[in-house]
Amino acid sequence: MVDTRDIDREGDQGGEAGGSRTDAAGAKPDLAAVRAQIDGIDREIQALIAERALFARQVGRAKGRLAAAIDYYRPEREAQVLRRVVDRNQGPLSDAVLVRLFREIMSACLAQQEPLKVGYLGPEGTFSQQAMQKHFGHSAHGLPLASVEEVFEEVASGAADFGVVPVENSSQGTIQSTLDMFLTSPLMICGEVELRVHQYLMSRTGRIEDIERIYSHGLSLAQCKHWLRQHLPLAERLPVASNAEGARRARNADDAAAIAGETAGQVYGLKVVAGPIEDRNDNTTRFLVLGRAAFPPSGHDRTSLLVSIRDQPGALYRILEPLARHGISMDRIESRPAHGALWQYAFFIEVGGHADESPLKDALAEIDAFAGEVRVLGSYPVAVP
Ligand SMILES: O=C(O)C(=O)C[C@]1(C(=O)O)C=C[C@@H](O)C=C1
Repeated sequence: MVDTRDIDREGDQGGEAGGSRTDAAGAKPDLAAVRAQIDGIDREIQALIAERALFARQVGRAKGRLAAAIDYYRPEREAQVLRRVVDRNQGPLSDAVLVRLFREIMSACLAQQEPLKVGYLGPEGTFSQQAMQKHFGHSAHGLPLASVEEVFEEVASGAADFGVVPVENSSQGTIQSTLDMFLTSPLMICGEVELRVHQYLMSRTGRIEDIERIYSHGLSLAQCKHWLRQHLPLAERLPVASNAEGARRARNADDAAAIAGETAGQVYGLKVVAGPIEDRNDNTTRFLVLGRAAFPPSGHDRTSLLVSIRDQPGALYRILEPLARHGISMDRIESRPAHGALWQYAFFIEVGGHADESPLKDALAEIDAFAGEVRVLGSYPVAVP
C-alpha cells in the first residue's frame, strides 16, 4: 500500500492554485517524485478495480444462471454501496464526484454480463440522457426515444430494460403528463434521479442580435422566462418535444436559437450565446426510473402510491390518517382526474419508507380496506447525490 501519512491534507491552504503546491514545511515538492507516487497509486487502483470486477462476476454466479443484464441489476445494493462511499468521504473530492466514479465502476462491472438497455427522452443531448447516465453510468446502452409515452411503451414491451422520464422541476412543479401515464401503464418505479439543470442559449452564429426565434421544451422556456423577458423580449418562443430537438432545429438557420443543456449544443454544433440563463440557480429536475419489477428495501427508500378513492365523505382523510398515525412522512400528494370515470379522482402520493417494511406496510394494509384501489407504483432508494 502507498504510505499516505506524508500527504498534505490541508487542501489548497497556503498552496499555489493548481500545479505544484508547497508542503507544510514550505519546500516545493519534487514533480517527478509526486508523479511517481501517483503512478503507484494508479497501479493499485487499477488492480483493485480488476479484482472488484472479478468479484462482481462471482456475485453474478451467486445469483444463479440468469438470462440477461436486467436480472443482475440491483438498485438497492447500488444505493447502499454509494451511501457508504458518501459516509466514508473525508474529502478533498466532493460526495458527488466520488459517487459518479463509483457508479461508473459498478456500471462497468454490471456490463461485463451485457449492458443494460435504458430508454430515455431523446434525441441525444437531452437532460434525460444526462439523468440516465448519472443513474446507470456510461456502460449502460442508452436508447433515445421520441416521447415519454414511447419510453413507457419500450419498457413495457421489453425492448428496453429500464426507462428514465422527467417528473418534476424545482421551479415549474410536476410534469402531469408523466404522472398520468401511470393511470394506464402497469410499469413500476424503481428509482429516482435528481439533476441540476443549467440552461444555455445557443445558436449557429453565437450572436444574440441574429436571434428571432427560440426552440426549446416548454418547461425549459418557462425556467428562463425572466431572462428572456429582459434580454430577448421580441424573440418568438417555439416549444418542441425536447431541448435537444430544439438544438437540432436551431442548427438549420442563422436567426434561430435553442435553449438546452451544453451537451445538446455540442451534439448539434451550436455556439453558446449566453448561459447559464435559468431564473433560479438551484434549478433541479427529478426523473423517475421505470421498470417492470419491484426491488427489495435499501434502508432509505421512498414509495409512490396511486390511490383511487370511493366517492364518499371523508375518503381522503381515511387514507391519510393511517399514514400520519404510523408516523410516515408524506412528500407529495397530487390529485388527477381518474381515467374512465367522470369526476372521480386518483391521488399520487409519495411517502417515506418501503412498502414491504413496517411501518409503511402496516399503514398500507389499513388503507387498502378503505380505498377503491391502492396501487404501489414502486418503492425505490432515495436519490443519492
Ligand atoms: O452486488 C451485486 O448484486 C452485484 O451484482 C454487484 C454490483 C456492483 O458492482 O457492486 C453490480 C451490479 C448491481 O446492480 C449491484 C452491484
